[in-house]
Amino acid sequence: MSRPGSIDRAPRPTRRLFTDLARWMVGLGLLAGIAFPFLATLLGLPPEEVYTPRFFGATLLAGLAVGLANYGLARGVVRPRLRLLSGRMHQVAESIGSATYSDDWSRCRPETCSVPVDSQDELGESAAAFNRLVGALMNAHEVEDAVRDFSRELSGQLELAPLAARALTQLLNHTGAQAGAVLVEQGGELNVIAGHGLEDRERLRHSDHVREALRSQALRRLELPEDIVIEALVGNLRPREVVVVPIVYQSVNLGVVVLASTRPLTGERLRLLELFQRSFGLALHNAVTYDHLERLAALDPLTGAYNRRFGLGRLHEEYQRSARTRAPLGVLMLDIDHFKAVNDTYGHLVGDRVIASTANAIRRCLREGDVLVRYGGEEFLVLLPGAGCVDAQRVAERIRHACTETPVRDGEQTIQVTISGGYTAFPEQDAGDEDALIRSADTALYAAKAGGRNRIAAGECPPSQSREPLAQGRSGA
Ligand SMILES: Nc1nc2c(ncn2[C@@H]2O[C@H](COP(=O)(O)OP(=O)(O)OP(=O)(O)O)[C@@H](O)[C@H]2O)c(=O)[nH]1
Repeated sequence: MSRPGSIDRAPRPTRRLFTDLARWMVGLGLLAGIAFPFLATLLGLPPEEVYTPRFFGATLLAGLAVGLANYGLARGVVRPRLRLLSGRMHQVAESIGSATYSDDWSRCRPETCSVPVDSQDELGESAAAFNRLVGALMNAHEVEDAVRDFSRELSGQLELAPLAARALTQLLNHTGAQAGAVLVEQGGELNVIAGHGLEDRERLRHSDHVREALRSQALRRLELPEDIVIEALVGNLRPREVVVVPIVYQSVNLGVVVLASTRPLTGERLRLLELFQRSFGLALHNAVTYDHLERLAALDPLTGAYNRRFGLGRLHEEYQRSARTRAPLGVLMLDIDHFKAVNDTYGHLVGDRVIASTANAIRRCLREGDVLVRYGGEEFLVLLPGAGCVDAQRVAERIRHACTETPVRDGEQTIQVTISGGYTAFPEQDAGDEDALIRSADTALYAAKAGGRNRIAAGECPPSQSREPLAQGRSGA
């Protein structure tokens, strides 16, 4: 185990190389000068000629000269190479520096921003190590860039569906996976918000692997054998690996990303995925919060229907779409009959329950894409995209029946209310704007009230299209 300060005692590669070299070479030269006279006597030279101060002096001088010459040669050969190496390293460092500040890495790729390696000796190995260091630096830069781009791409997006679609595209690009999906938890349910290349993405909602990844909050890798074909999950693709990545923000599960790839993901790509996981967690958290707030702002708390402000916004959008495409748009105005009497008899709380129960009864008669709006106290606006006058009348009648068949209980008592309604539809009613549609349905509603209530009346629908101008209902409440 290393202790504090132990680094000082570790060998230091750059310390006094040439001083040490000079000491060793001169020292060895002198040692050879001292040893030479003894060697000479062993070789047969007469000792009286060898063991003299003159002879010793001469061999010492010769040893010193050889030592200095060796040092000079070593310095002359090694130094220029080292200078060359450090010069190239400086150039590479400058290129990386200017690429960092100009954010233009096009001229500094690993193959160009490197030192040529022509040998496998220690200098070659040093150059190769330097190149590896540069490669690691470039890689770190690429990862940082990818994470920054990913975060930037997501940061401006607060809408859940576009955010999930963008994140999925980026994740597929960066991991090399060919298919995938983003599932998000909404109201205790996992919903598929974005998908690519998957045949039956809804099945993922019930996958054990998805549940397990959420439970453990850990990435799961499923390596699949060559011969397996997940027909229902992935169309023509034969994935070799499926990765399930939980998306978590501050320990709270937000959803999962599922990626399917024909090649197993490399360690680097998985690490990148883990970095993306964090950015996506934050972006998804913001989008889920935004979605939640938007819903709260758009919904009427008593009935769960859209509030008037949001509903009129939707009417504007739907009208614009219909005006553009000439696709029909049905509009209903519905109002509970004699509601004041309900309030007066049973109190406001029971009145509220009647309003909520009526909204539920209406909702059950609608199809996906229809819009239910609480327009006023006990008045509802319903938008029926794709419905002409005949369909609008049919839906209104269905609602009227449903409301009479949905009594509200208050202790022993059963409260049964009826509704009246007016309908119209664009473009059969040649309305110049959406307000004209509302006015027409509203006028029809008042006609229905005036006609005895518990009935549905037509607005400005052409007579040939609507079966009866004033559909007769059952007796009032
Ligand atoms: N309990 C409850 N009552 C409400 C709410 N909003 C409006 N009201 C009441 O609903 C009643 C509506 O009464 P009116 O507009 O006279 O209509 P009505 O009694 O239904 O008569 P017709 O529409 O002509 O059949 C009023 O008494 C309002 O106070 C609400 O959110 N909760």
